[in-house]
Amino acid sequence: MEFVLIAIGILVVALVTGISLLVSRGRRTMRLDDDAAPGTTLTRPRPAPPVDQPRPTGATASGLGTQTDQPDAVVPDAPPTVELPPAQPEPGLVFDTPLPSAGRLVRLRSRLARSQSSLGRGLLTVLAREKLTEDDWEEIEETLLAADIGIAATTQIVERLRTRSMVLATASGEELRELLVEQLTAVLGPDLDRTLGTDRHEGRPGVVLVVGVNGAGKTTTVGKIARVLVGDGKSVILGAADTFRAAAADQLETWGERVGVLTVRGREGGDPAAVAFEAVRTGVEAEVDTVVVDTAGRLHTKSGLMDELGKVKRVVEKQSPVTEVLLVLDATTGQNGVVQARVFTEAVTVTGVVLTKLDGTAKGGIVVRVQQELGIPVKLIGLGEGPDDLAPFEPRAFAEAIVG
Ligand SMILES: Nc1nc2c(ncn2[C@@H]2O[C@H](COP(=O)(O)OP(=O)(O)OP(=O)(O)O)[C@@H](O)[C@H]2O)c(=O)[nH]1
Repeated sequence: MEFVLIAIGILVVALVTGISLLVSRGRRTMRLDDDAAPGTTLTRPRPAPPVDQPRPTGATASGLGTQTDQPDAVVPDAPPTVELPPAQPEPGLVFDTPLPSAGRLVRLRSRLARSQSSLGRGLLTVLAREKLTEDDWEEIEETLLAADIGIAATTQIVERLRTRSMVLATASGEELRELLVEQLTAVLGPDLDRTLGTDRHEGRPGVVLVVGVNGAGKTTTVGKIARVLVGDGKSVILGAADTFRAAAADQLETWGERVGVLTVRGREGGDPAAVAFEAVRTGVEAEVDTVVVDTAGRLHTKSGLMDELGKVKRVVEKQSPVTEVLLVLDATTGQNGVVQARVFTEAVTVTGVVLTKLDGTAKGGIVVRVQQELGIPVKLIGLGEGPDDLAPFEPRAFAEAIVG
């Protein structure tokens, strides 16, 4: 009996020690930017594994290893076990510390006010007239249509404003402004869920796939998203799965380096799915919060593009579920952008839209059109070329910025 008790005691001690060892290993590799503060030196995720260590793909952790020229390998079902050494601080490296994403749209509202001034001012000027004639209502309609808001939403706004025409006649400037903001907010889908799926899920990193045609601002957006996430205190790894153009991976790497985020890249022309797989595998090992994967948008055929995106998603999901698929659309392309978008929505289940270059178009109504025609919420908007010119989309703040 005594012997049995001693044996149980030893077993309990061994279990507790084992668990605490596991947890402490997790802590060393879990958060990559724990000590993020202005001007601090951050800890890199982890050094690259030795060059002779077998890798499942031709991808490398850029900045930490060398690029290999191996042919694309078959992606394995289960990741090889890699013993992660503790992360080491790299003295002398200073990273940017972006501000948190909350309130960004308010900070960037002047960009919108500038580009959308004709819409807001045009509408307010007409609404302020003493008695609105049919010509005035037509002018309002034309102003809304010119901003690319679409016929359905234009009709809704005009009808609702008409029912208030008695109120309009006596309203003060401030009341008119509020009325317009309300109507614009109503067509911007204020109840749509715009939460970004970036959080860890069942002990694995959140995975964000970013898709869209080249030139839409996809790579730039991936870089900006990394900053948004770092600003919100998350640890991130980037995957440069747009292997068509080496410059795209270089560009992404530069974005990552500025905020101390690792970029996993492959050789030019390599298998994008292999790079995506490697990025997510690295993220799983390093226990980061989010892996953001840039994908290629330029393929010779539509079916080729669909096959490739589908493969990237399938392969990634062997490691961790894809929690968000963001479609990047250039707001200046108007209806063309919506047509392009359909190709992508046929290839993968898009969960959110990023509308870029809204600072460069007077057609802010495209947000409404995209949401209504695609049935997908706009989650982020690009308002400039600066590193922090990307904001979570908030209908009310957007409407307020447009009305000015
Ligand atoms: N004004 C403005 N320019 C933007 C915005 N977003 C991206 N751009 C610019 O758009 C251009 C194209 O951006 P990229 O990120 O290279 O486009 P891409 O779709 O990734 O193209 P590839 O790198 O070839 O995959 C760059 O000059 C960006 O600076 C935005 O919100 N506003």
